[in-house]
Amino acid sequence: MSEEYLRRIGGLIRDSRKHRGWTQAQLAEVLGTSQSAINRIEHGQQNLSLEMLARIGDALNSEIVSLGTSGPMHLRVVGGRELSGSIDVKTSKNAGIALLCASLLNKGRTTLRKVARIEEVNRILEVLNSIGVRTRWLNASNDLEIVPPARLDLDNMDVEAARRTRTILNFLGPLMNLEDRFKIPYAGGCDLGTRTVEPHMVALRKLGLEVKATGGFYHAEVDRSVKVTRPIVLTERSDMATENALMAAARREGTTVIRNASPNYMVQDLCFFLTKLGVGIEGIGTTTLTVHGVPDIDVDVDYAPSEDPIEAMSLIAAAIVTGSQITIRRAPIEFLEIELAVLEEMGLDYERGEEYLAANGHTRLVDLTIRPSQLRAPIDKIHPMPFPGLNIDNLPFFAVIAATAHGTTLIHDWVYENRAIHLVELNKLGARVRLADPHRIYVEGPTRWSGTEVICPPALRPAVCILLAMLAAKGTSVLRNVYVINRGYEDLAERLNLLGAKIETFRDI
Ligand SMILES: CC(=O)N[C@H]1[C@@H](OP(=O)(O)OP(=O)(O)OC[C@H]2O[C@@H](n3ccc(=O)[nH]c3=O)[C@H](O)[C@@H]2O)O[C@H](CO)[C@@H](O)[C@@H]1O
Ligand SMILES: C=C(OP(=O)(O)O)C(=O)O
Repeated sequence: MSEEYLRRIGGLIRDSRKHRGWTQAQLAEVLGTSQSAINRIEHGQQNLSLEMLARIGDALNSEIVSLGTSGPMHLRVVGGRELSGSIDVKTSKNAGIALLCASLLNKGRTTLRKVARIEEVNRILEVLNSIGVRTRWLNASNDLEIVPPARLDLDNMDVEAARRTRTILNFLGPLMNLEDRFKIPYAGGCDLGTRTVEPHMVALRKLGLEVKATGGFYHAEVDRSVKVTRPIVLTERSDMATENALMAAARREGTTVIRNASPNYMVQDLCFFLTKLGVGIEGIGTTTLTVHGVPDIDVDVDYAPSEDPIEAMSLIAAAIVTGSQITIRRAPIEFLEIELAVLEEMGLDYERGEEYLAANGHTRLVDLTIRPSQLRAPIDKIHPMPFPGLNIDNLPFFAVIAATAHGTTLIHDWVYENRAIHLVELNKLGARVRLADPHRIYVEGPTRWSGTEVICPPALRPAVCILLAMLAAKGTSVLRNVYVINRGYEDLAERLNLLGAKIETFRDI
């Protein structure tokens, strides 16, 4: 290996170790070597065998180098450029994956229109394919066809793909209609702190599901004699737990009432889809859902999920942070109204076009034109609420926006234990974000952004915030390992480039 390669690989190992928060001595201990050897490796002064490289990768849980195009993807951003033009919001990750899970309820052919072609969807497709479901992208518009087999081959499940998502939890609801006994692996996903699965269990237990969590799997057993005599009350207004309860009730004879249900966008899309499958649902968009199940569903169904409010918010933030005028087309306004009201109070100048309907026939869309504005910090703290409220996933964007505003903004993320923490990474680009406690940050603006190199934090939205700050930062920045962004956004870099950004994609070695 040439000295240059050794030096580059050493740098990648050092970045990855620091990202894990380990000292050289800790890594050395795991590898059974000395701290001085690790020091030499990181400085490119030690020849490395492929075996050692693989062991380091395993220890750090990170692919240090790989051949071909499958290595970690990085972005090189030349910032400080004004953006302009129009961009369409794509359909949502969270509805897309809920609908993929719900397609398991249908013996017929499900066609989903314009599904976001993102890594989260890819993982779920891998899982579906591994259990015998045939899936096919139909065209360049990302229409997707799903045809289940007569019987699922659950023993063959691609556990590795399943473990990389949290969505695998949403197999519980559909599968309990199909099998008496099955297992799914523990869920993965972003590192946002502990995310309980109890709200799912609270709901599904009432519908006859018993789950034992051992050895990395949820072992599920279904008692079909369980009668639902009272409304099912969710202990948290969880989006995915509501989806699971809906999918479990969808093929159950009789009526199931779900209270404290989430009325959020992805749940609404799921309800509209289930209605197309023949399931009766009253109360869509409210916190009480009454489901009239149908024991057998065998229809060829065609459904177009709605646009992603979180992607729309990301693009609003892109315009604000770069001081640009951009038109964001197809923004689902019902799920952005509070965000826009807060931004208006902060001084945002924007224009909202006439409403029109999404292809699902229900969701109201608008075109939003964001204009360069002098923002000031809001008087009150910014905090999320379950819908209708400021969306939990939109909250991180207020950190990067607050960093451009004059004054100090308090952002209170009471929801996730570990998400606000990742926003402190913005300081590497010149922001002044102070962590008051794991849930609260103070952001002092305005910021003179400056380009640098950052490894993506293991959380989708904070990672996108860093990318947006890089767009604003003069000079060249590097954002490493952007799988986490690709998990939720389709071709984000290329689409921002169409607005005038300069982002280049590259991979290791
Ligand atoms: C695939 C998908 O759709 N993911 C979304 C879904 O995840 P998901 O439905 O899995 O969200 P959770 O149920 O894990 O809820 C998120 C967090 O909010 C807390 N919580 C939630 C509701 C509540 O009434 N009280 C409460 O404390 C939970 O304890 C948890 O820490 O909803 C989250 C909250 O909108 C979003 O961030 C995720 O993008
Ligand atoms: C937290 C998120 O998603 P997930 O539930 O897939 O982790 C998100 O979309 O920001």
